[in-house]
Amino acid sequence: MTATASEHAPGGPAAGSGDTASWSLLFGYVRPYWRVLLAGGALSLVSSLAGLAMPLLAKSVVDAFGREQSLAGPVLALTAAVVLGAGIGALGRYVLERMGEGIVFSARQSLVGRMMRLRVSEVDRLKPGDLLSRVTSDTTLLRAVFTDGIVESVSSLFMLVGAIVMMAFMDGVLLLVTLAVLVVVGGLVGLVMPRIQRASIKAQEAVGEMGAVLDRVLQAFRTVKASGAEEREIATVGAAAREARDRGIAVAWLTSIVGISAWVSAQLAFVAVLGVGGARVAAGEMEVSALIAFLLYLFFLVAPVGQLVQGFTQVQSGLAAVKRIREIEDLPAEETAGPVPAPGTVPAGVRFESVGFRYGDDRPVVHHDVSFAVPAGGMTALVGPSGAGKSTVFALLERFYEQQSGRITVDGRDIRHWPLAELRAAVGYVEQDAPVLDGSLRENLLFAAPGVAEEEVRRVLALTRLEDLAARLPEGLETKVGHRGVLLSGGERQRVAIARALLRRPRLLLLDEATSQLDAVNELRLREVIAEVARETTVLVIAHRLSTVTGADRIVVMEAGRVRAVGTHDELLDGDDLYRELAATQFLLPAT
Ligand SMILES: Nc1ncnc2c1ncn2[C@@H]1O[C@H](COP(=O)(O)OP(=O)(O)OP(=O)(O)O)[C@@H](O)[C@H]1O
Repeated sequence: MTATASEHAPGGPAAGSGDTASWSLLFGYVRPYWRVLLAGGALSLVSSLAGLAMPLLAKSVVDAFGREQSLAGPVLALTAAVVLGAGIGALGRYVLERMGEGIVFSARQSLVGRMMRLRVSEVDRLKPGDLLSRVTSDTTLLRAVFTDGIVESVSSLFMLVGAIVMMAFMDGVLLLVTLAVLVVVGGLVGLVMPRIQRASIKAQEAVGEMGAVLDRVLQAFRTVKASGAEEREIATVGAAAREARDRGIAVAWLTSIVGISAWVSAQLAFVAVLGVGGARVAAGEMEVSALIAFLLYLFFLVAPVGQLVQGFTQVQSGLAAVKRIREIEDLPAEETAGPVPAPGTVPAGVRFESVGFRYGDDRPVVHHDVSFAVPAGGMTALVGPSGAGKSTVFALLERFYEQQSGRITVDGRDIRHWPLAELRAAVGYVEQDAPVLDGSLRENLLFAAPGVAEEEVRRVLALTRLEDLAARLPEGLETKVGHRGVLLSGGERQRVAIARALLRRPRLLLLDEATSQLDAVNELRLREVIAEVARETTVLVIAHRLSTVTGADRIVVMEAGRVRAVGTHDELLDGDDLYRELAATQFLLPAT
């Protein structure tokens, strides 16, 4: 399955749009729990029924009192209704809350699964902090949609209708007074609800933005400190937090308007019913017990109306969250990986045939008609000035992006026709910054090939000159190399990354050499490692130091997105001005 088209870019859907799609996503999350939902809903309804019975039971107590009958029966029935109603209500609440957690879990799982399969080009456009907030914060809003939102609303509606029916049964005139008030509340709620959804989206966006700002600071923590920029960054994060607060206040303002209006209306209704009812009792048109029961129903009405308003508000915030979640779910993703056959051990050859590429329609062209061939086995180097498009060659080979024109083949087969997982299993990739993941050295080494035998690990450790490191670390391979590998030097980090890639037994190793200067010992080691690896697989290395590649089988010189020359070190020194200049500036030649 390949990409689905993006409906809209994250960050900018029209509020209120695509409600149907949001609902269908929401129901997708709740589908596995429909039995629980029904059970929780039924328990809530039973509890509401017990609540509805209470004013009638209270009336029977008053009537029994007035008629000097025994109070035991009615009081017992009232007590039973209270206790059972409360117990069943609490159970229903627990069942629904449990389900809410389940829904949040499903949403998070689905979102993380989607995120991992997003295309690199999509992730480039997103802010990691915002992405994080969608998984952690937006999903929590889904919890309340079904519990406080839908189920409470349905049982409140049930209570409301039940109370109205009972009120009609008691006194039609008083009911009309009550309904007039309810219509006013309903109109107001209908007016404010869409605003609440829009305000909720903005509030969640503000939280996302704050995450993004925080992430930026933490990513460059040392630079922030070294630049003495703490105060400025505190202010930037503070401004984002303030924005989140203001947006949150806007939501609170709207919800409290709705809430207070509902409350005031109920009080008004109460006073009106008391006045009109009192007059009717005085005129002998109504019994006192009926007025008491009516007032109790009115009193009961306040809670469901409040819950209904609260429920609608929860649904609006939930829908706002679903919209932000959907933006990620709708982004183009890579095909899902099936079982990957072992890549084999035969070195692979690569060809670029008239490749044209740019990172986006509005971006400059990075590759103009790039063509070169890398035969299977041995070492090929890519050299050229910064920005020439060397790392982009690797990004295209890994299919992080797709070229707009031309063809790239591995083993003579267009990489677009390779199953993605198979291609990536055949190609080992060592990034320029060679990240070390939080965990032990062993976890880092086995990251790409968890099941590898111990002897293979030892072989690769020897090949990558890491035996000394493993022996030196206090707990050997089990030593935590820490967040971002702070315990390892630049050279060690790079060799760990090479070992990680090699343990997957790639048929082609892409090595983006780090730009940071390695010391002479580490540089020599790296050169030895590359030469040795090139004996068992094809190595394509981006070299920022020509000293690394003087012994390469062939060197491809790139400049401004074009291949300008191909040859060995000696051939290029003779035949290519740019290469000669690069060699001269790197002290491999006396400057001419
Ligand atoms: N993810 C990206 N999105 C947009 N533009 C990019 C991206 N990566 C690289 N570029 C642009 O593409 C051009 C080529 O970059 P590339 O990294 O391929 O060059 P390079 O030759 O490897 O440079 P260096 O030696 O400095 O690593 C540069 O102008 C760069 O700004």
